[in-house]
Amino acid sequence: MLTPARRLSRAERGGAERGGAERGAATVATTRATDSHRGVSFSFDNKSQLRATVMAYAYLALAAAACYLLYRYVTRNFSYWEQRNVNGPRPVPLFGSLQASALRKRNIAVVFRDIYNQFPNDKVVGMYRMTTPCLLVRDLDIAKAILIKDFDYFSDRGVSFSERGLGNNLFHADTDIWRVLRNRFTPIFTSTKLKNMVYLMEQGGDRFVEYLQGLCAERQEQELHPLIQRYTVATISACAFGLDFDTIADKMHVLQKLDDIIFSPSFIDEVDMMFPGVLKKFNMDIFPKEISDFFDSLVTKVVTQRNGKPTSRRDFMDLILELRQQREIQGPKRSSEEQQRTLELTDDIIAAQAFVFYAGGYETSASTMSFMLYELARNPDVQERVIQEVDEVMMKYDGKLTFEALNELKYMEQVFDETLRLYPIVDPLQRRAQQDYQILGTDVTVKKGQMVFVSAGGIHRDAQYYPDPDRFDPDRFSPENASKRHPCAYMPFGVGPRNCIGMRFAKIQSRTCLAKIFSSFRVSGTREVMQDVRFVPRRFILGSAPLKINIIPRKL
Ligand code: HEM
Repeated sequence: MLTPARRLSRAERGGAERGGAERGAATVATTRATDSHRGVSFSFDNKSQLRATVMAYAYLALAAAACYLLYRYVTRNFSYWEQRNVNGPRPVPLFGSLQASALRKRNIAVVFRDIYNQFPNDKVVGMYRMTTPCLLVRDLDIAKAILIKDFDYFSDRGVSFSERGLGNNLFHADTDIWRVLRNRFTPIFTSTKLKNMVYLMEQGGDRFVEYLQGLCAERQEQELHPLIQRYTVATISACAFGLDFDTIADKMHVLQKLDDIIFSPSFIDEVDMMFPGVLKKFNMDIFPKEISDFFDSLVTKVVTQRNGKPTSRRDFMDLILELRQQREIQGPKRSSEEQQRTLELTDDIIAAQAFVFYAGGYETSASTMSFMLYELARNPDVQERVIQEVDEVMMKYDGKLTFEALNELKYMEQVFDETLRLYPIVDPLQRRAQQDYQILGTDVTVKKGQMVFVSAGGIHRDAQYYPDPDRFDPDRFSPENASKRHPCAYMPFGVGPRNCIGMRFAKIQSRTCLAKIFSSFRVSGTREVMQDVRFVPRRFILGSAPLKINIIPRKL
């Protein structure tokens, strides 16, 4: 197609083709024509330019309107707390109060702790998880009411996702399924059952010390967290699945990969914050299929190896196989009218619990022990008291770490408690309201479906409960000092019916490992250890950025 400019040059050419005498006039005529054409062409160009400009403005206006609508949409709830006279941090469009954690700049526990600190005079703080209003509870009596006394209003954790695959696990499940699971799995974690597993942990501890001896003969400076993970992965694998320690050494790289997937949050969590319940509604998984495949095949293998029946190992798998023989498990019967909920104990349900015991069982303990060794390296006087206690107990029990021996490591228990005060690994605690609920001593109502948070980290470092809160001082947990405290002033394992089911296991596992380590080694700080710890932002739970300590053989 010819453009106007192109047509114009044809007219010019027509003029130019006329001969001799006409040429001068023709030239003038052509020039005029050209000028007049140029005039036409100008006005034609102006029109199309005008159209283009109008279109550009229209697009701009549309984009601005879309941005405005989007802005209105992602900030639509941001006056929610102001209208109810509840103080809180100024929300950021789209991210609400969680910009730093959503952009993976800070760990979520640290973000909640900072918000806790910003409002020292408020009992509750109004926040937004992305675009959705939620409440942070600062007051201990309110926390107690929500987590313990009025638990029935808050029995969901609000993290449920698809009920397929690993979804029906104890940590993520909503109340109806959770009640049945908790009812049947609690007896697996009693002291008597755990006592039977101490021998597995002790074996793991011995292997670990041998491994450390080999390592330290080459180099004393060691990276802390992966080292301890080796022990916790080995013990949980032995206690949960009956895997033996040599098999695990070969599988460390696979388990490391699983670790990255399980504990690195994907942005699907933020989507669920913006549209609460969307994951469950659309049956979406939060873990990739390779994780469920791994646990499915592990459970199938162990069940087959044991012919579907408990053995003499007395590990978690044996206890679950005992339950499996009943085929169905029941929830608690809470009143004569209430129908007792039952759940078929399928291999999927077993795999989901195996997964949560595994995931809960190694990483939380590994992080706790890493922080503990870090603090002991920085506080040599505390370390001396720990070593002295370990030596005394070991001597009393002829070098055998029995359940009774572990129970006598009282000072070590204080060190463990003080470590989790400073570094609560699973933080914040969270619950979802089952019904509208008026917050104790306030005129604030939490609406059905809204989330409520408690920042253990904020409370644990609050000077009104712990004077000089950043100082590491295990004497805060002497029996006299601990008994004076409010039940919600210390919550590293949560509190109430939905607290950590694995608390006793974690305590035994950590004590065994540390008693073994300090029987043979001391720890001392590297330059990094003398600095304050930095937390990994891209992790669900609280973990330190890589840290090295020196592990020095003791001269016995
Ligand atoms: C030092 C180690 C550990 C810490 C700090 C820890 C902390 C926690 C916390 C804070 C909760 C949430 C409690 C609440 O919402 O009130 C929790 C729940 C849970 N933990 Fe642990 N945990 C540890 C070790 C373990 C171990 C060893 C296991 C399993 C063998 C485990 C399995 C679970 C499970 C299944 C839940 C969900 C309980 C429920 O909803 O009924 N944890 N843990």
